Amino acid sequence: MWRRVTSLSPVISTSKPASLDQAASGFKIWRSSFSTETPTLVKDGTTSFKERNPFITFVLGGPGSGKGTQCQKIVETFGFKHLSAGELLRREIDSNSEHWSQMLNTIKEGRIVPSEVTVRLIQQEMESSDSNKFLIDGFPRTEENRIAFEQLIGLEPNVVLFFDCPEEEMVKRVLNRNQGRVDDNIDTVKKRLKVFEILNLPVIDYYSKRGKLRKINAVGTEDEIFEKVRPIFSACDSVKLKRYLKTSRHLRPWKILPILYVSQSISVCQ
Ligand SMILES: Nc1ncnc2c1ncn2[C@@H]1O[C@H](COP(=O)(O)OP(=O)(O)OP(=O)(O)O)[C@@H](O)[C@H]1O
Ligand SMILES: O=c1ccn([C@@H]2O[C@H](COP(=O)(O)O)[C@@H](O)[C@H]2O)c(=O)[nH]1
Ligand SMILES: [Mg+2]
Repeated sequence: MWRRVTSLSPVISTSKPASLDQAASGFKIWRSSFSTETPTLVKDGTTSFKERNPFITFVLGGPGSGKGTQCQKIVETFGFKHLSAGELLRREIDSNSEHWSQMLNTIKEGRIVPSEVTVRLIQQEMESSDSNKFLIDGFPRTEENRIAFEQLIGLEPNVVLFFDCPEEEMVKRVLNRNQGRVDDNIDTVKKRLKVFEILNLPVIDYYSKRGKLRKINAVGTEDEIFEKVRPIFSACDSVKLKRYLKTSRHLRPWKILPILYVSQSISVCQ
């Protein structure tokens, strides 16, 4: 399939241990050297992944804000491919991949796995998928993650969802989740909330300034929240359809008009 022409920096160097940087809050963050070199991807086939012009949605929000739950509903209704970054990392740990114990410790501590690791996992999933519409859940967690994605994949998200939920509610949901996750305990949740505030909010702010953020009040039932999500994707569908209308010679307006009418302004999502 794909051949990488320039290699990335080692995923997690064993000779050069990942360092623990001190964040502004005094919170320790696992960092590894991140290559800023833009790799060139060459496909031994016809079109590159970038040329597929995929529709990319980042799904952000604090721990337990309901990202995974809403992603499932989006998949059922709009047929996206759901990629949960946390799930991909947990899968790596379960398969005893090379750095599984470092990843496990990082997750237990609520810290962030180096960008190369996560971006590479996401990239593999996207490139091997038949779908061209992706929900990337729980990523990017940091500005470094965001830049790594842009540089390595060469694409930016079309839309960024942010599930805005009060801390008290997030803690309650995580502690009631009951899925056996090593980070679903009060100590780790407190750390994750801190990491969210310090490292993830700047990413959210970045996309807000670029007009890509769709902020959703995540309080309410799962269905109530999905009713705020739905118009965003109806609108996205309409944008794609409008693009299609411009380019397609085989117009069947009576087939697409009803969908266009359903589309609503994204500003009603709050
Ligand atoms: N609107 C809601 N009201 C009450 N409980 C909810 C709601 N949405 C999700 N939950 C429950 O809260 C828990 C956390 O939800 P979910 O796993 O979707 O959150 P998440 O944002 O993906 O969290 P994490 O970042 O930790 O993976 C789950 O047990 C889920 O069933
Ligand atoms: O991009 C990412 C995503 C996740 N992590 C680590 O995994 C846990 C769990 O993630 P969820 O999205 O809540 O399932 C998270 O707290 C991080 O420790 C990561 O490092 N990078
Ligand atoms: Mg989740």
